[in-house]
Amino acid sequence: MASNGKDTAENAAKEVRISHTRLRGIDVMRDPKLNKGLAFTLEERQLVGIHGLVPPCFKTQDEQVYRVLQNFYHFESDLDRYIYLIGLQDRNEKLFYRVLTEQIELLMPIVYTPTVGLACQKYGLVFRRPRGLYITINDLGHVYEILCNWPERKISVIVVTDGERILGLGDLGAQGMGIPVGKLSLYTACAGVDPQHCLPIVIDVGTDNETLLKDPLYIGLPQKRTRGEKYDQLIEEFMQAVVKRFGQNTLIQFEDFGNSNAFRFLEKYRGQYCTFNDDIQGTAAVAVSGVLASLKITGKKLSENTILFQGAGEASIGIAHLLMKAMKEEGSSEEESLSKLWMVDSKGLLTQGRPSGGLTEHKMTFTKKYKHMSNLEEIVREVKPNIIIGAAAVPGAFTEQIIKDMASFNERPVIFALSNPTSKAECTAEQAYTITEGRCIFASGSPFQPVTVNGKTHHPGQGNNAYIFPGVGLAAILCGIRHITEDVFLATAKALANLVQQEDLDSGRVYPPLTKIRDVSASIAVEIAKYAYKHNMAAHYPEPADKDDFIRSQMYSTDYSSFVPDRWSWPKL
Ligand SMILES: O=C([O-])CC(=O)C(=O)O
Ligand SMILES: [Mg+2]
Repeated sequence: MASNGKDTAENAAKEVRISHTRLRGIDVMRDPKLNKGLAFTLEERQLVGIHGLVPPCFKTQDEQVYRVLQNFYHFESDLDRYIYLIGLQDRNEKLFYRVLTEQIELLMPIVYTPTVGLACQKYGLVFRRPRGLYITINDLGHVYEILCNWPERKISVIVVTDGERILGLGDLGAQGMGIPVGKLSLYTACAGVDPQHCLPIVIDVGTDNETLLKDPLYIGLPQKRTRGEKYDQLIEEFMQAVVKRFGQNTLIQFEDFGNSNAFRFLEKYRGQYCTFNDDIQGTAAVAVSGVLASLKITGKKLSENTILFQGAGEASIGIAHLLMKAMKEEGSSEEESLSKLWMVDSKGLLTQGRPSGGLTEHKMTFTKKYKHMSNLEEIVREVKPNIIIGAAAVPGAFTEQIIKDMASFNERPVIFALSNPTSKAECTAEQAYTITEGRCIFASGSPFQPVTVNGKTHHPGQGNNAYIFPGVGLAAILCGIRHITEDVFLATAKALANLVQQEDLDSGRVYPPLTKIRDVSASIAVEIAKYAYKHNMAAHYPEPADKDDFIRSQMYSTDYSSFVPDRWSWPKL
C-alpha cells in the first residue's frame, strides 16, 4: 500500500515525489495541493521564493500531525472540529489526508456522518471557502461551460446530489454540498483516489425546505424546487456534459436524491454511463454483507431467514433486491425469496390492495397477500423476523418491545438500525445490546460507542456504504469499468463479508473495524478488478497481471512531494 507518509528513513529511501509547478512565492503556500507549511525545507523555501514568509523553523509531517490533533482536541463542539478540518483541507491537503487516514475512527464521524449532517444544516454558517461545483436550474443550456470552469481537467469521480434527501434529514437544498465533499474525502482517505481527480457537485433546483427558504444564511437558490421536464432536462444535460468534458469513463455517483428521482435516474442511466446510486446500491451492498457475515454467527442459510424492513425507500428496496439475488445464488426461487422479505412503510405493512394505498411500482414487488397491519410492534410479533432492518429515518422505531420480541424468538436476533445520522437511528446500540442481554447482532449506519453488558464489551459495526463506494469506485476508475452492474455489488458484499474475521464476530461486529477500512477498500477494489476483467467489463488494457500490486500502487500517498529546480518548468527570473 502507499506509504502513510511517516517521515522515516525507510520512506526517505523510497522514491522521491517531485512537485512540478510554475507557481512561485506566496502562491505556492496558498495552493493546498502544494503547501507544506512548516515542512518546507530551507532549500525549497529559497527555491520557490517563500523564504521569510514562513517562521524560521522546520517541522516534519509527524510533528504537524501532532499539532493538528492538539488543535482538534482543543475544540469543544463537533461542528467546530468540522470547520477546523475543512480549513486544514483548504490549506494543506496532504496533511489533512495523512491525519484523516491515520485517525479514521476519530475523524470519520466529523467529516462524515453524523457531523456532516449537522454541517449541511448549518452550511450557511459553516461556509468559508467554496468547495465543489454548483450547477443551478438557471444554468440549463450552459452546464458544459460550468464544468469547464472547474480548474482540473482530469476528473475520475463525481459525487452529485440535488440535496433533496440529505441523510435522513430531508431537503437541505444546495447545503447538501457537504455530502459530496464528505463522500469524496473518503474516496481519498479510504481508497486512495487522488483528490485532484474528485469533483463534488450540487445540482441546485431550489428547495422545498421552508426553514431554509426563510433563512438569510441559506446558500442556494431561494426558490421552490423545479420538478418535471425542466429538471430532467438539466440532469440529462449534466450527464452528457460530464462525458464531453471529462470522458466516458468518469464515474458518476448519485447521492441523496429524493426517492423517485433516485430510482428513475438509476434505471435511466445505469446502462448508458459509468454510474451508480450510493443510497440504493451502496447501502444494499453493505447491508447484505452484514447479513451474510451474520450467518457465520447464526449458522443459518440466508434463505432460512425472515427479514423485515422498516421503511420501503431507496435503502430497503435496494437491500431487498440484492438479498433476492443472493438467495437465488443459494438456490431459492424468486417466489421463495420474496416470501422471506417483508416491508413496512409509513402506511403499514406492504400488502396487496391495502386500504391505505401508497404502493409505488417498486413497493408492489414486495407486497404480501396478508391482512393489513400498520403497527410495527404488532407486525414484528406476527411476522417473527430473524433480521430487522431500519432505513426510514424514524428514530426510536425499534421500541423496547420490538427488541424484546426479537430476542424472544431468536437466539441471536439481527438488528440493523441503518438510518443516518445518529439522531435518526431506529434504536441505539446500548438499547439493542442491553435489552437483548448482549445476544443481538447489531449494526448501525452512524457510529455508536462500544457497550458493555454483563461484563462483556460489544463493538457495534458501522453498516455504512463507506465500506463499499470507495473500493468499488477505485476499481471502476482504475479498470475503466463501463457500467456497474448489480452483480458487482453482490460481489462486493461477499468480498466485504469475507474480510470479517472471527475476532470481529466475537466482539459482536459483522464488519471489519474502521481502522482497517483503507486495506478493506483496497481488497474490495482488487476483487472487483478481477471480476471486471473476468466478465469483460473493463475498458483499460493491458489487464494488470498482479491486480493487488497494481491497485495498491495507484493509491494516493500522503507523503509530501519535494520541490527541486526544474529548468523546463520554471520561468526565467
Ligand atoms: O452518508 C451516509 O452516511 C450514508 C448514506 O449514504 C446516507 O445515509 O444517505
Ligand atoms: Mg447517502
